[in-house]
Amino acid sequence: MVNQNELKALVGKKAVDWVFDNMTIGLGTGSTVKYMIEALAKKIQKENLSITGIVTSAETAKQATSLGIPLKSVDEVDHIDLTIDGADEVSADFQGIKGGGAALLFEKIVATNSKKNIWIVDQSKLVNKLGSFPLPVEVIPYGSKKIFERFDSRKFHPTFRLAADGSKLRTDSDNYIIDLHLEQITDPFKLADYLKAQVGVVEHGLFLNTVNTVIVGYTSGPKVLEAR
Ligand SMILES: O=C(CO)[C@H](O)[C@H](O)COP(=O)(O)O
Repeated sequence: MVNQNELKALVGKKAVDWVFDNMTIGLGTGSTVKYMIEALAKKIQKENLSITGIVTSAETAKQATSLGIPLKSVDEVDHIDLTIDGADEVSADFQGIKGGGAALLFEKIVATNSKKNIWIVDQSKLVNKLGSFPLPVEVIPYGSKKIFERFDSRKFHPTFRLAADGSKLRTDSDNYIIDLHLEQITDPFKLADYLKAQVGVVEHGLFLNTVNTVIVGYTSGPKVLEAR
């Protein structure tokens, strides 16, 4: 029986098939992306590729640097050819929830500046409707209690995400994350519009119309899904 980490490793390795010489590659965040970055570093070395990585978190920067992948900031490049990232949920129509690793803000900036986006997920991430996974909303600390109360009154079942020491978790941009426990999101586009309109909300984890290629790890092997 193949375990979840093996499925993540499978899709991580498969994703580097889309990487070619002289590309600028957005590097996502998370446990699945970690396998992709390992495979990418090996491919760069083996094939002597010239690749520039654009990271989406301090965590990814640390790993990529340790493996010798050259990095630039999103503002230092004129385009990103491809971004490879994980996801927390992917619906049948290729919409997703991201931000389980609290990196949603940089992930969305990098994704929206990329010519192509690929998500790598194990089969457990595929859902009929988004919402079982708590939807992360990144908010600035000032006024965050007010936003929390507003979400609560709308029955979004909000919780502040906590760090290991019990304090409110801080993102790489020093913001808080409020997770919304929605169970099912009937209209992700309407919800995204509402969240973006709230003063103090920096970004949310609904990644809509972002990808058209998803590599899914099944026990039988990786499967590449392309949006029609
Ligand atoms: O959005 C993310 C981080 O903010 C991750 O891509 C998402 O949480 C998936 O992570 P993992 O591969 O560890 O399951």
